[in-house]
Amino acid sequence: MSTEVVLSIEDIQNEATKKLPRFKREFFNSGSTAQVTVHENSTAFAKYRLRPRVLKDVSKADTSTSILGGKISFPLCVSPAGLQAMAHPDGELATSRACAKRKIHMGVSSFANYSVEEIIKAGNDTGPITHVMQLYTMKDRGLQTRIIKRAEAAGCVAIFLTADSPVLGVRYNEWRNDFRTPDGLAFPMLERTSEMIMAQTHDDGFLSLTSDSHSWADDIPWLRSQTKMEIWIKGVLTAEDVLLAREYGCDGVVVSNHGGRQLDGTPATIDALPECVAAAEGKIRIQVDGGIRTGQDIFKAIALGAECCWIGRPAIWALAYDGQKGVKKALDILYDEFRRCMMLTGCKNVSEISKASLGIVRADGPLARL
Ligand SMILES: Cc1cc2nc3c(=O)[nH]c(=O)nc-3n(C[C@H](O)[C@H](O)[C@H](O)COP(=O)(O)O)c2cc1C
Ligand SMILES: O=C(O)C(=O)c1ccccc1
Repeated sequence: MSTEVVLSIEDIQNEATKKLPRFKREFFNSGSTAQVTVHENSTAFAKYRLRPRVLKDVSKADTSTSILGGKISFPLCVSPAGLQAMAHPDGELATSRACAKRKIHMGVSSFANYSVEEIIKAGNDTGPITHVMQLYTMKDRGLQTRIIKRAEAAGCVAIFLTADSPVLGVRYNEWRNDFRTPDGLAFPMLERTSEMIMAQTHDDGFLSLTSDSHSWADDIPWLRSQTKMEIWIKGVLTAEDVLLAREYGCDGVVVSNHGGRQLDGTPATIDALPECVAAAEGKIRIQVDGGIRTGQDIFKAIALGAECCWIGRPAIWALAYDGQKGVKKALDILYDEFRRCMMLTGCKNVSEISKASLGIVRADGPLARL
């Protein structure tokens, strides 16, 4: 009898590995150049230890929180990631339905294989759900405007402007495998046909659309003039850029290194988070993505001052494993781990998670308080 049981995000990744051909798996999983940052993103959590408080009544522990104007069942959302139909034919539709079932928000990539209208409808047909639209700075402001207007009309509450990608990172896997979008997949937000896309490598296709002449002064006031949605900057890693986001009136930043796919050698996001939270001084909201693989990782990020976390690859692995059911399973695993972590540390609600909940292991010393 088979006793195959999928219990963790690691198990889901292993299942995805069995299903995905190499060129897809490497595209999804890889970071850039030496893979330092993609590796550190998930391993850097390990230096923190949890400081549980015991004998607290956690029978009514409440994992919910409110972000981006809406309540979610726990402080996690699904990051905008392109090409989800390469993991499963239902792609972003399946992700949206699973997010609606688990009652969390979802980011829609500009490189999604379904349109923002279809993705929002799929989610809303399942249950109320909030989406944000990810946007790159682009050469064609007309196209950018059309994406923004469509997202706003469809019901998105925020633009997440990805700021870390004037050019793609150095991705050996894409070059070795001559990575191209598989036949038949569309990018409806970008108004490109499958044939046009197939004719280009990922690198050339990306470059033909996105802009490397972007700047705070040119792009943020322009974006503000185009939409009433919230404006968030995705891909911030320094206090300096948090201060600029404040100066330009942005609503929030996502501390992110693009899952280690852009500039290798940047810090793990959990290590960049504290300086960003300090620079925010509570005046701008801070969220984080990168390397989150367990409920405890979410707990640690919240303890270090993020109001919410996002996951990229775990949702993609889950899609490849079992479509909508797979993504729901991944989200349920993270929800259950996070809830138990809260209860076992004695936290009755998300606002009780604080620096006091963590310690840090330093060489040869006792556990240090933060
Ligand atoms: C396959 C893949 C596609 C992605 N596509 C986008 C994208 O279109 N826009 C974007 O801003 N970020 C994109 N990202 C980055 C994610 O939004 C997120 O920052 C990252 O995946 C988080 O790290 P994690 O995968 O370790 O959770 C992508 C990531 C992956 C793995
Ligand atoms: O590969 C990426 O990291 C990314 O941002 C992207 C962009 C376009 C399509 C698919 C992924």
